[in-house]
Amino acid sequence: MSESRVRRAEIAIEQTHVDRVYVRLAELRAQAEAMRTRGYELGRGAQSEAVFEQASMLYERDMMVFHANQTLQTLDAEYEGLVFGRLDHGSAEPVHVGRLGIRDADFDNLVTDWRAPAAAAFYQATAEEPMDVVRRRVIRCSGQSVLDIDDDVLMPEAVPDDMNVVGEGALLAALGRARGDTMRDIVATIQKEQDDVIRAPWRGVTEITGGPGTGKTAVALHRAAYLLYRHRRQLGGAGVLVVGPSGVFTNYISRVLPSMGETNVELRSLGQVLDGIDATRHDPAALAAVKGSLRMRKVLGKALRDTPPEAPTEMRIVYRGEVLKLSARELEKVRRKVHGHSQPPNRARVRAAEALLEALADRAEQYARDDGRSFDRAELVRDLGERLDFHRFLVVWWPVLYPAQVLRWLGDERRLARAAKNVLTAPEVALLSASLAEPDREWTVADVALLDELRVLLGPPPKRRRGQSAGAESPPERGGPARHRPEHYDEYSHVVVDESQDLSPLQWRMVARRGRYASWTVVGDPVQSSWPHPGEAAAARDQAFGARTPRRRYTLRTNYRNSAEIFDLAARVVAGHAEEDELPHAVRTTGLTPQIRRTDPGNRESATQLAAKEQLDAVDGTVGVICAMNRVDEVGRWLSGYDDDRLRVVGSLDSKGLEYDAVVLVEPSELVDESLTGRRVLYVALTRATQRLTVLASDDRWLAAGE
Ligand SMILES: Nc1ncnc2c1ncn2[C@@H]1O[C@H](COP(=O)(O)OP(=O)(O)OP(=O)(O)O)[C@@H](O)[C@H]1O
Repeated sequence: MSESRVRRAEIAIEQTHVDRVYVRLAELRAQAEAMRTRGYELGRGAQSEAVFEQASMLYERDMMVFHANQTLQTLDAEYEGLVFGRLDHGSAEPVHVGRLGIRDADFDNLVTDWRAPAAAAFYQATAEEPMDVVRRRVIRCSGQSVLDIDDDVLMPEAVPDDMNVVGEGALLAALGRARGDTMRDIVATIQKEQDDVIRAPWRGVTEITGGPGTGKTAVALHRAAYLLYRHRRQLGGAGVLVVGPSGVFTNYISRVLPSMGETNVELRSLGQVLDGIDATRHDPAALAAVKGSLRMRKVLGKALRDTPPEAPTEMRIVYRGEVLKLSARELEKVRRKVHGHSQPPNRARVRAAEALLEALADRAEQYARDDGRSFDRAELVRDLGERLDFHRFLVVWWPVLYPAQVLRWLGDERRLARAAKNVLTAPEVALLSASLAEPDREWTVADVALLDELRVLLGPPPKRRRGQSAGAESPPERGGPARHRPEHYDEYSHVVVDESQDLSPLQWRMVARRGRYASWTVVGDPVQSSWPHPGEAAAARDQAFGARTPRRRYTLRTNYRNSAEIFDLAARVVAGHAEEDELPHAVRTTGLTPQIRRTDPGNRESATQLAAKEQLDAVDGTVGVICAMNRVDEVGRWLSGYDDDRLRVVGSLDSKGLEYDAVVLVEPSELVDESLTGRRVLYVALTRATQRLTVLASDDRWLAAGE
């Protein structure tokens, strides 16, 4: 039989099995629908019953409806590509592997869940250690139709005469396919070195390092899905937090987890970790370096002890016909005394009232002594403590403080200089205060960690009435991501940090607060780092992990994203900033070398338009135009005439973690110049393309390796 006829025959065999699976899926769906309907009927009956029975019936109804809805949701989410693999063992029946475990009415296995131990051989078996797998088959479906199959023979000597083998390389076929807007799951083609990481034990800290395109993100997300499946009891209730570098990135990966049926996972970018804020703007590198530094903790701690800008500078209150007065200096003394107890200011309001009353009593006692009168101290404290004018003074003198408000105070350079004395340099103070001085400016990503630090240092504001938010702002300025948990929830059972090489020390502290009881999966590549002080960040990271054990580390070494031709250029540019073994090995060749075009600043716009057009014509999937952060708007305008939703304009820092079929990189030397770790940022930008890369450069500085 010819190769294509064998393939057709094998596809037909798989189609028969896939058809059975979808028939069963329809039955399970119908059962879940029926259960939901029964649940609702139970609820209706409850109205006429006695109270106790009514309550238990309503509970039962809720549980039935809840479970039925969950089942329906899972079945629907996994519908596409439900079956994707098959294992033929020496003697036993074949095992079909898929996104869900499904049994027929007799409880026989139709599909084994990819996370179940019985499916592990699908990922773990190799020719050296075949685990009794003779043939491994990847099945590619669209809807209910089998499109293609690809086989791997692991035990050639055991292949029976009637076993056919077709195709070559499901992985390479998957890698060659066009990229869309969102990351695809890799569940059908997970490689063994990746599977080892996905299935690593859940406790402690699991670190995943590896160069660009080695699948670190894909692996971390599949690990989250695996852990929730295998350890649902330990991890399911509190949930998993996944932190990524940017909103663009979290959108890009957002489809991977729901398509694996995981709803217990919360995705947040670093600009969204604090409830109520969704920051997307980046500060210039030097400013971000100051804002992320641990030194800012000291500055903030001191700033919140300073007199609030609107606080009255004198107190006058009449008591029994006598005016009791406290001067600015005396009030400051009282303030210092209250802060001396190191209580967060919002928790110290009672103490502040007491200290103020004591100071007033001292004053009254002194007057009484001068006049030779008797004086009842307790009576004064009680009387004044109940007076409205005393409380009116107190709320402005010791107001409830909100993180946003205190951070904005530091836009006043003199105030910041007081708080930063001996901690920041004068140029740093000038830079920081200028950035915080604009009253209407949006928060930047680096500000969010400062606000979160302040939230903790200030202590919680008094409880608000229902329906009001008590986020970082007063009143809240922007809506945050949809929230299903209490605000500032910090009891996640597992935290995944992606692009971890870029977290500043303060960002580590912010994320650590959300994982106080969690185990961690931490993903990163030091060579792609844009944070200039790796030692300080590493110390903050170690502090975040605390005494958690064990700590295991995996390194992924194969670059699945870039063609070898593209990665060669990237590796050349970063040489001197990376050890040889920190660079991955790119497996695919396309024969397309990256194009480097010399452009004059005068024709940059037309050159960009031309290159973008060429790339859109050349690939089926997405085209990314990457430029320096401060050029994004301009390049966006140049390309505004292109009506093609495959085209994206993205700044260097926002390109982290993303990928496109083709990339146009505009003025690479500007990427090197804009950042304190410019060459590493350039390396990130050069490793975003899967197939084609055009670089538009008006000089050669970016090519000079090892600078
Ligand atoms: N086993 C696999 N099968 C199919 N595709 C894969 C596999 N592993 C990785 N890929 C693909 O390779 C690309 C890179 O993966 P991913 O983004 O997870 O890499 P990364 O290591 O996080 O990269 P970076 O450090 O550049 O962000 C993605 O398109 C991913 O789908």
